[in-house]
Amino acid sequence: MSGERIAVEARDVGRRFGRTWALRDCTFRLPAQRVVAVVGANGAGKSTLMNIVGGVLPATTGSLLVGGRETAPGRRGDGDPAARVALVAQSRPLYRDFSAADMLRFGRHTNRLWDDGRARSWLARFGVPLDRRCGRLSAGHRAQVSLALALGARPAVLVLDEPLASLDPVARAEVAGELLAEAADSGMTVMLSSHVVAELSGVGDHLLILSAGRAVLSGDVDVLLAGHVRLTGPRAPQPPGPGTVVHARHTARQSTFTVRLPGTDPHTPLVAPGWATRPLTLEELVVTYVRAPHVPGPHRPDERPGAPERV
Ligand SMILES: Nc1ncnc2c1ncn2[C@@H]1O[C@H](COP(=O)(O)OP(=O)(O)OP(=O)(O)O)[C@@H](O)[C@H]1O
Repeated sequence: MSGERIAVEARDVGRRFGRTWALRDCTFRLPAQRVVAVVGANGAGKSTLMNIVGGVLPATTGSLLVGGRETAPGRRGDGDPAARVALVAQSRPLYRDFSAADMLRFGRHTNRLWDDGRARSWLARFGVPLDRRCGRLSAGHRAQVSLALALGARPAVLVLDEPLASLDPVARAEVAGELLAEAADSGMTVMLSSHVVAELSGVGDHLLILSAGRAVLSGDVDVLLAGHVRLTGPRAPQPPGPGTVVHARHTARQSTFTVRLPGTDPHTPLVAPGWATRPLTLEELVVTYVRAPHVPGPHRPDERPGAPERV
């Protein structure tokens, strides 16, 4: 990730609610101009992280930087374009008696920087009627109004907590495509969370996996996929080649290892007699890490250029 502009950086971020640590020791860097899928099981800490990045919840420990500036509740980075954040929270508060057009007017009045054309074209793109009261819109259209409001605020980082849940599969794919295009065109970084792995197919180009409040993996999707293999062969305590075992499964005669590859060329095929090697699908990669809260072995971001970043 060296040389790339960093949009969001977490340094040992933790958040405690009473005795529960919702997030613990989270350290990661997210490059700018990406759509980052933040994935984790229920209760993994996604909403907590999104709210800290969105500046509505303080961290208990560590620091969270957006555009190089530390976030804090009430500070939305208005003065610094690189630190401007817009959050669409899970609850997505909208005034029920306001029409979508009223909500855009509200957005214009409450944001020092406001791009009305961007917000309106988003609503037009998804066929949201401007004159209907929000209380009478479908859940999917209400989600689109929240997205349009957030986009109109011209954020450098757009934080979307479970934005796809209320959308049908067609709208979900369209929203994902539009967000990728918005990120590419405007330089904006999008963080979107989900606990549904199937939702993620083709959605993000960068992945951040949370497990039990910890960030267990972060990196560009293609690099992460190229950096892992699944090996199947005769029952053995260890795989036949180098790498960090992320997951192992054994039957009486067979062993299957999911391995994070070391070295400079993740594409080098492993040739071992009796062993079959294949790449992981995105779903397999996510499921493996979501279920593996304590993946063994340090994997430093600077081990090799473009390496998957162990966080
Ligand atoms: N306000 C709160 N008070 C007490 N505990 C909380 C609070 N918010 C979150 N938690 C706890 O922190 C942990 C992480 O919650 P969080 O909502 O961040 O997870 P999540 O990954 O977003 O889950 P989900 O996918 O179910 O929305 C959970 O154990 C949750 O019970």
